[in-house]
Amino acid sequence: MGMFIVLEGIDGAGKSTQAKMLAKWFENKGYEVVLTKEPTDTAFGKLIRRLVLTGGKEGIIDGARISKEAEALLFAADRAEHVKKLIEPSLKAGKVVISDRYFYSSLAYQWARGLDLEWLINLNAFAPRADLVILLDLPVKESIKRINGRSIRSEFDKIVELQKKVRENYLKLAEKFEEIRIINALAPVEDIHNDIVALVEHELLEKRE
Ligand SMILES: Nc1ncnc2c1ncn2[C@@H]1O[C@H](COP(=O)(O)OP(=O)(O)OP(=O)(O)O)[C@@H](O)[C@H]1O
Ligand SMILES: Cc1cn([C@H]2C[C@H](O)[C@@H](COP(=O)(O)O)O2)c(=O)[nH]c1=O
Repeated sequence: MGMFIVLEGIDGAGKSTQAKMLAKWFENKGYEVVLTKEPTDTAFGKLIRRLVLTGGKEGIIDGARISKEAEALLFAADRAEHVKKLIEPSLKAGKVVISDRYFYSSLAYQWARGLDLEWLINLNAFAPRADLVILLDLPVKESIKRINGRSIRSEFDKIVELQKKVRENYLKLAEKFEEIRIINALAPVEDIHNDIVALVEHELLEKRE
């Protein structure tokens, strides 16, 4: 059986930067690595980007944005394909799977949007838990600086409020799910990478020896 590692955190926390660095680190050690993300690049992920993430016309049905429930179900459908077609087969083949976001994102974000946490946990119960979740924790002020320019000015306050809730939710989830480990994402890129490697060595590799 392989190893399943997930990177989580608010927008701009540095997940994709660190996921790539970690994948390289494992490859240099001779492991076969699958670097992946959610929403995926499949038709389901593309549908989510069109209906949920771009805020475009297609996400408006009968004059209103699609419901929070429909959003959560779309993320879960994308995840079901991800788990069945890529994550589980790769783990069975002994590979290291590194995912930039997974069901923990649904718990943090869709909970912040007002859905019930237990409902979200049940909806995602089909998805196996990761061996290790690296939560890159960053103050919202810093993440906004990093993603500056991605949002339009009129939505700025709403985005800041949502990101604050999402950050709090992740920290609460870290108390509920023992696989979640918090890393300070304010540090320089190389320092964060070293912290992640130390965590992986201690939590995963040493326990397998
Ligand atoms: N430790 C760091 N210090 C300063 N800047 C960083 C750090 N890590 C990443 N960045 C920069 O911040 C920006 C966002 O990083 P990245 O894309 O890795 O974040 P992300 O969490 O994957 O974002 P998103 O969830 O929005 O896709 C990039 O421009 C990246 O170069
Ligand atoms: C998997 C997942 C994602 N989201 C949100 C979180 C982000 O705002 C976007 C994805 O953007 P990225 O730049 O590709 O990280 O989608 C969510 O709300 N729920 C989820 O399950």
